[in-house]
Amino acid sequence: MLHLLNYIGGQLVAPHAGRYLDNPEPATGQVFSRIPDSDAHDVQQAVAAAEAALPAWRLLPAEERGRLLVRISELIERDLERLAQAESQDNGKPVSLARAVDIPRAASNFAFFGTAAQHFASETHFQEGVALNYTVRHPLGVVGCISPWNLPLYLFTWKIAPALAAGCCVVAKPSEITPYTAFLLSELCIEAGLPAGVLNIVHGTGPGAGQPIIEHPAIKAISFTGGTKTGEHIARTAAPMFKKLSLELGGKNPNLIFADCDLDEAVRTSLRSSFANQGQICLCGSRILVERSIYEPFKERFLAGVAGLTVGDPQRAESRQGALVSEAHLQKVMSYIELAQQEGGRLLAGGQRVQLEGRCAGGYFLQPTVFEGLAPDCRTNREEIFGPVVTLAPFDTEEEALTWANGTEYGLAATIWTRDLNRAHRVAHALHSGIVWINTWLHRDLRTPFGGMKNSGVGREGGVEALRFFTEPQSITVKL
Ligand SMILES: NC(=O)C1=CN([C@@H]2O[C@H](COP(=O)(O)OP(=O)(O)OC[C@H]3O[C@@H](n4cnc5c(N)ncnc54)[C@H](O)[C@@H]3O)[C@@H](O)[C@H]2O)C=CC1
Ligand SMILES: O=C(O)/C=C/C=C(\O)C(=O)O
Repeated sequence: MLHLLNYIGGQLVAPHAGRYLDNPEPATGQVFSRIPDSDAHDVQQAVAAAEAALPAWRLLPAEERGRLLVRISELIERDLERLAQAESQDNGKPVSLARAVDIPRAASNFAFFGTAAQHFASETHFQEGVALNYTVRHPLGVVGCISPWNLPLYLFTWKIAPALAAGCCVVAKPSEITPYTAFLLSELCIEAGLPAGVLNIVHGTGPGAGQPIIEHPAIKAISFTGGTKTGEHIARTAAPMFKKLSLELGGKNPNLIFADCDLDEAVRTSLRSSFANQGQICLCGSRILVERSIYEPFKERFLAGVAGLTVGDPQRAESRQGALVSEAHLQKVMSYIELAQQEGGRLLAGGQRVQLEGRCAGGYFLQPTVFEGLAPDCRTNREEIFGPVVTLAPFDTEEEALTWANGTEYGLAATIWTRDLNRAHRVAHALHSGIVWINTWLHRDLRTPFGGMKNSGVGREGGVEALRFFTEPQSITVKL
C-alpha cells in the first residue's frame, strides 16, 4: 500500500498525529493509497517553515526563482507518463486525457510563471515637473493554496506557480480525494532543489487541514478553487481577517448554438465541452441552447456522438469516459438525474450507472446523460451538477437565448457558435460570464484573466492578474 507524506520544510514527513485516510481508485473502488489526515499542528509546522524561508525567497532575483520553476516544469515533462498514470488512477479520468491535457498543463503552469516572473513590471505615473509616482509590488508573504479533485495537478500548480513566482512562500493543500500527483510533485520539488520551506504541501480533509490554513493569522491570502458553498465558507472565515481572496467556484455554463454555425464543429466540440473529464470541469457547457430551426438536426447528431462515447477502464486507449471521482459524487450526480425526471425532463440518452466487468467491477461509472424538455428555471437547469449530464433546449430569438443563458446565479464560462461575427461580439458582451468562447471551447492562453462573475467567484487568475494577486502594491511619490 502506498503511503503518502506531507512536504514540510523541504522534507517528506508523516502527519504528527499518525492518522491516515484511505484513498480509493475510482475505476475499481479499491483503496490503493493512504494519505496523511493532517491537522492544525501540521499546518502550523508548514506555516513556520514557510515563514522561515520567506526572507531569502522574496529577495532571490526573479531570474533565479524563474530558473527553479522552469526546472520543476522540465521534471514534470520528464515524468509525464508516470504522472499521467497516477492522475488517472487517483481521479478516474482516462489516462489519455491526463497525458494530453492535465500533466502538460501542469508543466506549462510552472514554465509560464517561471518566465512571467521576469517580465512582471510595475507602473510609473509621471507628472511633468511635479512628481514621479512609482509602484513597488512586494510579495504578500505566506499564502494558502487550496485546490479541488477534478483537475488535480493542473489546478494545484495553477495556484502554486504564480505564488512562488511572485516571491511568496506557500502552504498548499490538494484535495484529499486526489492527493497522489501533489505528493509526486513534492518529490520533484526536492529533486529540482527548491529551497526548504518555500513550498509546503499538507494533505488532509477540508475541516482537518484546510480550515487551519484559512484561519491562520500568518497566511495573508487564500487562492481557492472548488465548490461555491466551500468558497462562501472560506470568505466568511478569511474576509474578516482581511486576507486577500481569489475564489474560483462553480459554473452552470450555457452553450449557445445559432443556426448559422458550422454544425459539424459545434456538435464535435459540444460533445467535448459536455463530457470531457466526465463533465467534471467547472467550464463544461451543461446547458445546450440551440436555435429552433436546427434543433432537431443538432440533437440527432449530438445523440449519435454521445452513443459513441465509450465508458470504460480509464487505462484503456478506447475509453472516452472514465469513472466519476467517488461513490459519493456518483450518488450526487445520479440524484440530479432523478430530479430531472421528476421535473418533467425527457431522457434522451444515458441515465444509468455502468457496471463494468473484471478490474473495474467496483468502479464509479455513469453513462453520459442528455435531457430535454426542462424549463429554464428548474433546479436541473440552475444548479451545478458537475457530472456527465447536460440539458438541450430550443430558442427562437437572441434575446430569449440571452435570458436563458444569464438566468442562473453562476457566471463562469459561456460558448457561442455562429458565423456572424457581429452577433458573436454582441452576444458575448451581453453575457454575464467571466469567460466567453466563440466557436471554440477551453482554448486557454495563460495570459488571459481567468475567473467568473456572480457566484462563480471573486478575482481572476492567470497572467499578470495572478502575479498582482500575490503581491501588495506600494505607491511611492518623489517630488520633482
Ligand atoms: N472547480 C470547481 O468548480 C469545482 C466544483 N466542485 C463542486 O463542489 C461540489 C463539492 O465538491 P467537494 O469535493 O466537496 O469540493 P470542495 O469545495 O469541498 O473541495 C475543494 C477543496 O476545498 C477543501 N476544503 C473543503 N472544506 C474546506 C474548509 N472548510 N476550509 C478549507 N478548505 C476546505 C477540500 O479539502 C478541497 O481541497 C462538487 O459536487 C461540485 O459541484 C468541486 C470541485 C471543483
Ligand atoms: O485554468 C483552466 O484552464 C481551467 C480551470 C478549470 C477549473 O478551474 C475547474 O474545472 O475547476
